[in-house]
Amino acid sequence: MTAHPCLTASSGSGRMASSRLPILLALVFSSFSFVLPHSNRVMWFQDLFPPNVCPINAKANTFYGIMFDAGSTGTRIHIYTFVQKSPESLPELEGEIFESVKPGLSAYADQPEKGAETVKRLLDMAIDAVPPHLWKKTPVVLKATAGLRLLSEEKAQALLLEVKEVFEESPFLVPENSVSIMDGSYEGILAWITVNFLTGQLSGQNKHTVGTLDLGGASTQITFLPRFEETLKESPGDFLTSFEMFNSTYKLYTHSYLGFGLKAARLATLGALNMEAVDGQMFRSSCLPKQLEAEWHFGGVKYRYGGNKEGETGFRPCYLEVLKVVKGKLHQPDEIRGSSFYAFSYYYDRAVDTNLIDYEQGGVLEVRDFERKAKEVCDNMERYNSASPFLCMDLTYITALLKEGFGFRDNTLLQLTKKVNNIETSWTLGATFHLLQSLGITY
Ligand SMILES: O=c1ccn([C@@H]2O[C@H](COP(=O)(O)OP(=O)(O)O)[C@@H](O)[C@H]2O)c(=O)[nH]1
Ligand SMILES: [Ca+2]
Repeated sequence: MTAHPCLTASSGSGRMASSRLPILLALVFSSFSFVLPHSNRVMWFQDLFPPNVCPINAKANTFYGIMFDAGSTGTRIHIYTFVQKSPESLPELEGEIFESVKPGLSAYADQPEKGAETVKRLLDMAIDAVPPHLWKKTPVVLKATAGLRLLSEEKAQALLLEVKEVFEESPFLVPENSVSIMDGSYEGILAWITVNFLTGQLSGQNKHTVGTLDLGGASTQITFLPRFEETLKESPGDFLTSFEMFNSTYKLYTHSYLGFGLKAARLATLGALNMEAVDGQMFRSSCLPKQLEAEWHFGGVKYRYGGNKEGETGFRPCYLEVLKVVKGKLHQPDEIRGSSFYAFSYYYDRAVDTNLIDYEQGGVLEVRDFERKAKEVCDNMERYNSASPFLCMDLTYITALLKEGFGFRDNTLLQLTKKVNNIETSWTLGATFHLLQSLGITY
């Protein structure tokens, strides 16, 4: 983790170095509107802030929101800055400070204090980023996702309690319920709000919203606005959620599949997911290099895994193995087959790892591009042995999840995106809108 660059500034020059949800959720955002960050604003990057984000230059009409994403593979802080230029105008999203640490909180299942310490280290960044006179007005919230959902209630609560203490000891505004495990349905909806807000689909007349696909470590989400009556009729009731935002009502299709994140899928493929005791047992797969034998830690458990020493390896047997994990397990709404979707998180990371897209730019892929890459990697594992030993399994799982899980076509387009206007495409922005609105924080 790097220190906040504002600290190293020589002056104020500004050049700083599963419980199921009820069918209808009333998420009312209508009184809260935000203006998009200007795309022509000076570009700034993770470690370089625009002058008005640093405290020394903070204006009276700047306000902040701090949202923690306690994911299964890491914990991240998002410090959003908003500016209200005049009392009549809507607040504008000005920028975001983002930092992350690994592993995630669930890796500290047996050491909750140590887990909370990782949150404290990130929160110290916010102390530097937010001007002291705004600390008391700046809310801080942490929402945990699938990693904590998979822990026992007791272990998860112990972690959340320690984090709550860290928040209480901080100078920030700690709302009620500031530390919680987020329901998977919110995760999808809030990410959908973020992406559609950042791409300008929630404002103006010509709204053409885009669906979103998030592939985390332990769970995966699909969310879109159905266009056809059929989809509404044929979807299970708890896959549909209504909410009001920016003076419009949206009825979204969303579902979070727990245990279908990339890392949980590795365990499922190996036959090790949800096992009571793994006891040094060796889990083998045709998706791994033949001679491989190694150990892997996930969710506080150690797994031994390896290749099929004697048997088959390669794309074909691997696909059959992975198919068992997804086939018939997911709902397939007909209307998505031909639609394009925004995809991020591990879809993005694995596409970058295999040069399908550029890390900075992202790009547009077809579903079949993942399959082509999976074949290339799985059938030539010896050539890819410097990359993760799971690369073949991961790409094959992504292919199977998209095709056999959700039912996408080979030519369905995926817009791989990490940031829009330099803001992370994460559920955290949608969650911050909701938070600020619920607290009535605008000027
Ligand atoms: O702000 C973020 C948060 C997560 N990720 C990606 O999300 C995946 C990990 O998912 P996570 O740890 O959030 O697991 P979950 O709890 O969602 O299953 C990895 O690809 C990360 O790179 C990201 O790109 N930006
Ligand atoms: Ca996530």
